[in-house]
Amino acid sequence: MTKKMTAAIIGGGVIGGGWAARFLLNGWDVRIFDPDLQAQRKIGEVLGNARHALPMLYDYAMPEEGALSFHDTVAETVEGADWIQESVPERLDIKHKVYAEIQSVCAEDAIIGSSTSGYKPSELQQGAARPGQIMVCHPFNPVYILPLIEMVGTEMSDPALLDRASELLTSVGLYPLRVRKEIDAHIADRFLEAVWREALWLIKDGIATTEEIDNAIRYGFGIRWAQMGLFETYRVAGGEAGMKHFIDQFGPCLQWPWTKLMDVPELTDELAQMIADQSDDQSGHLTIRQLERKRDGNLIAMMRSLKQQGNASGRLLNEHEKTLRPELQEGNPMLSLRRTIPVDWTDANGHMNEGRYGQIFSDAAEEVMAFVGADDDYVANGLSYFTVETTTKYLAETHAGEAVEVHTRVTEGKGKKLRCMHEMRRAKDGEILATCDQFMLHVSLETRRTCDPAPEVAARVEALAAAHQE
Ligand SMILES: NC(=O)C1=CN([C@@H]2O[C@H](COP(=O)(O)OP(=O)(O)OC[C@H]3O[C@@H](n4cnc5c(N)ncnc54)[C@H](O)[C@@H]3O)[C@@H](O)[C@H]2O)C=CC1
Ligand SMILES: C[N+](C)(C)CC(=O)CC(=O)[O-]
Repeated sequence: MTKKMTAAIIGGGVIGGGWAARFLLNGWDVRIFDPDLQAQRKIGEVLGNARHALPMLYDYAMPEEGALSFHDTVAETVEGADWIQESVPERLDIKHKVYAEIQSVCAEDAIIGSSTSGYKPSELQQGAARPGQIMVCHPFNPVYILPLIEMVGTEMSDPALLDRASELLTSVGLYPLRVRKEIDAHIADRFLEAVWREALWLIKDGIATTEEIDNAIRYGFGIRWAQMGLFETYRVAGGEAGMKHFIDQFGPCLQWPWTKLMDVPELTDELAQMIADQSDDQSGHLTIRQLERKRDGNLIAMMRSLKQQGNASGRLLNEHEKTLRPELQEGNPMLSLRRTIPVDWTDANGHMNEGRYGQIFSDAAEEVMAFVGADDDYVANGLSYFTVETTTKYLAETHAGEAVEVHTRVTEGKGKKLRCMHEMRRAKDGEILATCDQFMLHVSLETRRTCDPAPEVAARVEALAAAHQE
């Protein structure tokens, strides 16, 4: 049995709440300390969003949620915890004070990660009892969906602890990017700051509004960056001549310069008010929670497309998903699938589109095939089952974010024939949402014609059909 992991979250604001959700929904127990009297309510709302969003990323159910608890002291929160994530305000004095409290109690081999956006790990480690235990683990909002964690240590850091931290982050679906050398604001926030600085100038100089700037990003290079980043995108932009040609052609522009470089526009009250007013015009009709839901749905849908392509963050999702795939257990019926309906499966009627029922029952059938030995290797060796007939009954609606289960009985299993009766149920109340009578025939992928299954597969299919008649 694998050890139950515990995370201690110190500071449960926007980022601490996101970390809590990430760990909790991956089955860890989570303890939280935050002196804010509103912390429980705020974290409850972040968790509500995360519970709706994160499971939609995957095609299998996530682990059972861990236990969540709130504590009155740092000491009680961190005692015995495997991972301690500090997400208090971006002030070095507060962070140092918190580390002193944490290290007076926590295990010496516990990981202390800091969410700091800008401080170098050597600054965080100053004056600490065990400096090597503290490392930067800088996340991106929303932490429960975006996988990047910039990990930064110093020469004081224990390499084994850094490696363990990487492994644990990976196990909860995150992408630890090990930053080679400490630097203010790590890697990504340096870009974000540069872009933000330019955007402030464009507003101050009356060139563009907040909405026009957002449009310039989201209709163009923002989409590109999500799948290829900067350098791969520019390699392609160099045409057949590639990166070298691109640099020769556009490198000189850097000298002109198009940008204001390190100049920062003075954030006068007038400029700040202008930006706030433009932002209100743009999005003031939605609450922050509504905007978060919209953002989460968009992120999930984009990342699921990358998952289907197996690229960028989608590749990471596919890797993590392998750890979520359960072994199908015997039973009558068998629990052949557990998953959450993703946001990109709904239609104009506001419910799951009928085409997606076919996908779910097909996925359930693949689990049954794997169970009888017609697994990926079997198919790779040229034998498989094809569906030749289905009868689906749509009995109740299901919506994005709803957890469903498929229960399957093998109603016929002899020779080339394999027939399954699937029932799709809502996980929370067991209501039957749809049924599917699916008839499959065994085929050779070489001749594309029916043929007898391998004897061991035929025997398992027959045994399963017999067991499911009882
Ligand atoms: N908001 C963002 O977009 C990102 C922020 N970060 C970093 O995460 C950290 C936290 O930032 P946010 O969550 O945005 O701030 P926040 O203001 O939303 O949350 C900070 C929380 O810390 C609590 N707090 C204050 N003193 C504390 C103490 N002594 N012990 C425990 N809790 C205490 C506050 O009550 C508050 O709930 C910062 O270091 C920030 O740079 C990192 C990535 C993104
Ligand atoms: C604005 N910020 C510097 C706090 C942003 C980050 O640190 C990362 C993010 O989520 O954009």
